[in-house]
Amino acid sequence: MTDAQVETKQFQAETRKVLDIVINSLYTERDIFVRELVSNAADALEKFRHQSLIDKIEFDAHVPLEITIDCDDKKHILTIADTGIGMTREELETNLGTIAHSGSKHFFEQLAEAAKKDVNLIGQFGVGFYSVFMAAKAVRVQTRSWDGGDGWEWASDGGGTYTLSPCPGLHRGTKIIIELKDDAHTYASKFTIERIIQQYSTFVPFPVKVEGKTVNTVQAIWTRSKSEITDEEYTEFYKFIGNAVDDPMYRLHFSADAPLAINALVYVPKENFEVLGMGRMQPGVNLYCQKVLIDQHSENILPEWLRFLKGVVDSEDLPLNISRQSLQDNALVLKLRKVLTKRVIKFLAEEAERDADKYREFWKTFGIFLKEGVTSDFEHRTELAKLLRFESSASEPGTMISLDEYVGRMREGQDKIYYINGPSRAAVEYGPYVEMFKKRGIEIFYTLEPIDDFVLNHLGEYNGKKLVSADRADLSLPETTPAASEEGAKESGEPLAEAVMTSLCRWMKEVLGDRIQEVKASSRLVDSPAMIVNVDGYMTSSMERILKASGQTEAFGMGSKKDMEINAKSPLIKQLAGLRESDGDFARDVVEQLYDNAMIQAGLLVDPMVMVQRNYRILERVTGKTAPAA
Ligand SMILES: Nc1ncnc2c1ncn2[C@@H]1O[C@H](COP(=O)(O)OP(=O)(O)OP(=O)(O)O)[C@@H](O)[C@H]1O
Repeated sequence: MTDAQVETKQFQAETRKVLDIVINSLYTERDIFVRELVSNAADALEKFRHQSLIDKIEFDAHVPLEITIDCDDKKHILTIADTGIGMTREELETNLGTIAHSGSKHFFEQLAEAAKKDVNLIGQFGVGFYSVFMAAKAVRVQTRSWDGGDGWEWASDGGGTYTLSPCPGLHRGTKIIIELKDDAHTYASKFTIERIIQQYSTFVPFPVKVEGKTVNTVQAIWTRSKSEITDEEYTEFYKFIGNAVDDPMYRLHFSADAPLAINALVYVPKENFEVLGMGRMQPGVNLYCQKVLIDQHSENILPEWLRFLKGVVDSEDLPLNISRQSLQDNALVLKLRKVLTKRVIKFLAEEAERDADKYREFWKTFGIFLKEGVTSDFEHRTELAKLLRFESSASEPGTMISLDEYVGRMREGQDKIYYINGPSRAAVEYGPYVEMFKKRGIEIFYTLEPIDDFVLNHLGEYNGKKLVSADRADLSLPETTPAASEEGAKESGEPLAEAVMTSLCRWMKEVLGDRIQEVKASSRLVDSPAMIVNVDGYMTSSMERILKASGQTEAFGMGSKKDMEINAKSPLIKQLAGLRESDGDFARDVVEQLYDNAMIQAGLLVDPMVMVQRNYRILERVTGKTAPAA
């Protein structure tokens, strides 16, 4: 080959950064680079198998589908070759010169962070191939595509550049020739490689030959009967399919013949990588037909909100030569998706019943996905609602209960399910919204995540009972028993007369202007002097909190409209009625402060500077430094 044929290229900037992380921070668990390369080889073989079902392939049609590994422990060279789909020159350049993800600074920071924490996490970022530089001084990738075009060689030492040059005489597939670093010579030992294959790649569905000997057992575990499979085998398979090192939290292995022939083996992992800050997960379940991979990380086989599951679904009813594009609207695939989703939901409901504590752990980690399901998957919304868990006024702090439990102990005459959103249990319990619930002994859900309000709003009702937020303006609670209300009246003393209240409300509305739609006498405040409530049809306080936090204020064109309720029995309100007459300016300050306090209790923002100034005025007044206005 002449020098003129060798082209030197720069890695994309992001790729260089990834290489830098791989080379400099990932020293532990080096073994995984072998797993990454073997799994790339297996993917390439799967892709070829799939292609050959769709197209009639002439070139190298009879080359067997396999992975061969050679170890040269004299020259310290490890070679991993497959007879898979291969790569064209353009594919080589895109696949091994750039990173598929849109590279942002944040992404690389996350990657570096993940690399420090747990080397297994790098698989989640798709830096698979580059992990070879943990052990390699120099790497050559020789490849020829299934279409029979020219062969090419990619070579790099993991620095800033790589070369591309023609490579004649290759068969279909890819060969990776790795010159090992001085401290990584062990990877040219047949024993090391055999051990790693046994550990990580036993389930690769093609023969893996080390020095001519097949070292893996090629099997499709999901087609075997449950009673024949040990827990260890299940866990090993999970690690293989999920690229994981932990044990799964749950596993579901089931077969069905009607309405479709299905063999499915799916797992719930222990960790939620999205919560760990690693961006959106890709779906983790692969679709097979008669043990042939049809769609890896399938987006079609389960709804998006179930993307945290890992595993395999095999249905022999699907046509083998179905193309990936046509999966999306294939009637059989849609049916399969329906059956699977229902089965997974049923499984989770059974697990919740069987071991409630374990289910709570699951809920803490993956509940967010089920909430996403409630808001996005209309078809399964009602079934999914059974799986929701929240704290409530009747639950122990930190313990969550189901909607069924709530409904099971609803009071006579109660036909609604109540909830209130807040930043913490303490904030909710000391807030004004739950006072009447406590007094009347009506249970109320405490929804402590900002998104919860949105979820319950979407759900709308459960078991025919409306779900109602306690900060709504038009809330009417079931009547209390006469004994309870008498006791309440005794505690709080005489309320302000109705006429005084009406006039006070009107005046307070004048003071507050457009910030409030109406000031009203409250029928449900017990101790607190005032609270902010949401007018039906407008944005709720928790929606407003979410939008403000994300920098959007005028979303959905809904705007926000609030009422303020005041408590006619509260000493502060009673005194305010008098103060209004004797010291109007001071009374105005008190109204403003009442409003700000109520806003804060609703979790909404107020202007801190204005509030602090006013607060000082009030303090000066009560400490007697300012004489009352004449
Ligand atoms: N042996 C191979 N044969 C054909 N193509 C390959 C081979 N190895 C890698 N590739 C191509 O290079 C791409 C990049 O590989 P890399 O391992 O970095 O990421 P990935 O396989 O897409 O993601 P991950 O390893 O995280 O699953 C692959 O998607 C594939 O297209």
